[in-house]
Amino acid sequence: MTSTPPLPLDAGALRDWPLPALSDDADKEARGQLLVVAGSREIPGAALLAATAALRMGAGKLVIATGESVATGLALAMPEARVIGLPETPAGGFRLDGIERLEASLEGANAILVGPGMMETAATAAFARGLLPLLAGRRLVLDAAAMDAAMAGPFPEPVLLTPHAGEMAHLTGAGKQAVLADPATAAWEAARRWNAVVAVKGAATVLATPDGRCWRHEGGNCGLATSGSGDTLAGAIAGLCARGATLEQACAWGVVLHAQAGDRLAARRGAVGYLAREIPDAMLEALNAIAG
Ligand SMILES: NC(=O)C1=CN([C@@H]2O[C@H](COP(=O)(O)OP(=O)(O)OC[C@H]3O[C@@H](n4cnc5c(N)ncnc54)[C@H](OP(=O)(O)O)[C@@H]3O)[C@@H](O)[C@H]2O)[C@@H](O)CC1
Ligand SMILES: Nc1ncnc2c1ncn2[C@@H]1O[C@H](COP(=O)(O)OP(=O)(O)O)[C@@H](O)[C@H]1O
Repeated sequence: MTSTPPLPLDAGALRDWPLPALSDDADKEARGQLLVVAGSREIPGAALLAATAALRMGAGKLVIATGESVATGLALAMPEARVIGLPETPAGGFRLDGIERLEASLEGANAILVGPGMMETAATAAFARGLLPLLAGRRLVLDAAAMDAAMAGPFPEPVLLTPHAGEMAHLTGAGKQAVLADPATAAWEAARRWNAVVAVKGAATVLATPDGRCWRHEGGNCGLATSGSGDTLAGAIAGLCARGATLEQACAWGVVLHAQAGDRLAARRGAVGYLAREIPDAMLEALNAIAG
């Protein structure tokens, strides 16, 4: 069991937890700089989805690092980003020596997202682990294959992990049914064990912090259960981190806005069939409705 029952997470809770204010004279650096390490030769679009969501949440400056084989295509599809090509392993992961190419971008970054659409789990986890000594207080969001970095032991400083029940089962060795039966305990135990903020995603999403705080959100609809939906959530959370939100605050806002975006899209297009690429625009509408 969790230490305390999860607190309810909804739009009302967010109004009591306002995002850091942006000054009217902020330039793009002050608006927040984000490095997104994502995409791969079979799934380049994951980087596009995550990066779009980050910009819709107000991040000011964006660098995407992706596989060399798809970097040019991605740069053309995302003119708002600087795109860096990373050397790839034969199986489509990113080689560890590619981290050197990120040094200049890391310097300016407030937040880093690693994982959406990355191939070859072992190489991806090693890449994420290789970034840890360079964090120096920058907020790190790990999603998809990059979450396997947790298997090497606790993080030296808290990072954010966003597993769905299947990924949580894979990471802990528990069964997926056990995670689904009690996601709060799964999130809370993982948060403590890995020194991470952990959001176990699903029809209900539970968020836990290493110091034992826990929230549960119910909302959205099954139209959100669609390829690439999680990439938009991870990108939005990272964008909010770049703007200055803490890991747990960005995650709480991201989860609620993502669900509300699903409800806005379902009202316009029907319960299922809307696309992940439509979620970021609807998240911005939801953000403006809550935050003004
Ligand atoms: N068409 C695509 O593929 C697209 C993919 N995209 C992006 O690619 C990334 C990977 O997505 P995906 O869909 O390939 O991996 P997904 O199913 O999340 O599994 C991840 C891992 O979880 C585990 N696991 C999963 N189910 C389980 C279960 N029932 N019970 C237990 N374990 C289970 C399983 O680990 P294993 O058990 O195999 O070790 C698996 O390896 C992600 O960023 C996604 O958004 C999009 O950008 C668009 C198109
Ligand atoms: N039935 C549902 N009701 C509400 N939200 C859902 C439902 N199913 C999935 N979601 C949300 O959709 C997102 C799916 O993310 P994920 O499983 O990582 O997708 P993908 O890997 O395809 O991008 C999560 O944020 C999850 O909470």
